[in-house]
Amino acid sequence: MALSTLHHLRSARYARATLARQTARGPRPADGEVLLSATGLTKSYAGADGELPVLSGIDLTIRAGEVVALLGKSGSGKSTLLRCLAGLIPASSGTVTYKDTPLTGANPGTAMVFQNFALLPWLTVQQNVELGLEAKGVPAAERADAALRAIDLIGLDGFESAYPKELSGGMRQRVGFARALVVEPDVLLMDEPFSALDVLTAENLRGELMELWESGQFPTRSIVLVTHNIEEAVLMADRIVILGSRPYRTIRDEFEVSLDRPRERDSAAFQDLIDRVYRTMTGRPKDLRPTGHPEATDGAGTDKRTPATAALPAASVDGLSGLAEIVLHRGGCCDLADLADDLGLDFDDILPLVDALDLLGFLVVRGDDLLLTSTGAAFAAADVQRSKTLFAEAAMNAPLVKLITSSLRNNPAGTLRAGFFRDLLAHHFTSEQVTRQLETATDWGRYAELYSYDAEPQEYHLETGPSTLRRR
Ligand SMILES: Nc1ncnc2c1ncn2[C@@H]1O[C@H](COP(=O)(O)OP(=O)(O)OP(=O)(O)O)[C@@H](O)[C@H]1O
Repeated sequence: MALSTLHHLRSARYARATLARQTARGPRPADGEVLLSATGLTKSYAGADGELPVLSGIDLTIRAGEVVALLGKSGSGKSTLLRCLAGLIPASSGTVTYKDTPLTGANPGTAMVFQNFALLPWLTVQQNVELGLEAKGVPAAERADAALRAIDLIGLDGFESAYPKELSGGMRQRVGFARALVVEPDVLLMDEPFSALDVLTAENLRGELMELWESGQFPTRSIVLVTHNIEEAVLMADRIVILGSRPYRTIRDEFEVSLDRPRERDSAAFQDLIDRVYRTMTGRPKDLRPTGHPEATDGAGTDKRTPATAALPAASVDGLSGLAEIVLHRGGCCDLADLADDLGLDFDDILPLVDALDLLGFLVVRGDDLLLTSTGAAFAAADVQRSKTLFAEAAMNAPLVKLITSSLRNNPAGTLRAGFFRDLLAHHFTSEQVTRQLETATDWGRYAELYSYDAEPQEYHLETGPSTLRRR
């Protein structure tokens, strides 16, 4: 069993044990004290074409005891608002206060968890966690004590001296949480903290986090979460604040979420709230019939994922087809742990394949169960030609494949250098990750006959899709 799998199980046990101790102390009191407040907040960035207004007239209050989700479409200014609350960037006008004191720099009452972990690779887990305390001038012995407590709380005990590169994505994000929690900030600010993780890890971490929060022992008094995922917001928040996109760069609406925790995704009340939030964001009712791929959208019915937010998992077409066939053989549904055991594989070996099937809309993950969608079942049972057709349609759910295909379609020559995509991805990923993702995108696009690739000039060429698609 891989180290991270062992750890995963161990930390889940730890979290449950911790939780049992903590729940006995009773639920978190909601004292309602105003911790953060933004008044008439406006923010513009200087651009080549002049000022780019991003936020205008934002009035927002964050109180002790609440989890607030800032929800909005890509570019609506969620991260900008979070950074203003953290005092990392100044407002253009208006004020942000922490406990009634206007900010003049970094907010002393907040700590941030970032989407891409933002760990220092040359420091160990413990050294990374101690960073925040070091900046505050806390003496070494005290720092070490506090760091070990935070590491324990977040289920990373035993990994104090590991380096980030030795950890899985989920564990790296645990370090991100420990580093923020160690300073015991009044308000924990989280900027899409789960979106760089695979589906199962994200679900597990969300669950553990909310259990700790509910237990009353979470060392912060409030949480502000930036997300573009309606389901995540309804799952976690007490209050959902919806930011409008252009031209209304202000708060469009707010929703109180009074559902009991842990929240049941399948309950009518949960789905009803998703529907209402969706309508507010888009002005359209959401089709609540199963789409076969709930994670394929931001919960708003439109695919908001980009190559930057939905990295291609390292899964070959052969590998993901094989997994789909195995799940189909088991009746279209199976337990992930049982499957790994039966195949003599680690979770870590299977997860990229699970992620790939999920990204393609061939499979959904519910708790520990894998469920093939109807398209996934058709794909698993299809002959080669039909499977290519289904794959070509599904592959357009993968943002990088879609980007390559649409870029080629928009180029009259139907040809583009790989370097073009490499440069686009390099803003968000390491060169190793970029190479791996382009290899996967090449494999998928070739199989789908969406494009071909010449390794020598490193060029993609537009293809017209499988013959069955062409005949339509
Ligand atoms: N430092 C910056 N300089 C110039 N423009 C910026 C800067 N940071 C963000 N922007 C622009 O401000 C707008 C809002 O960005 P922001 O990241 O706050 O939105 P968001 O809602 O968090 O989006 P996403 O969900 O895609 O992360 C975007 O148009 C973005 O390009």
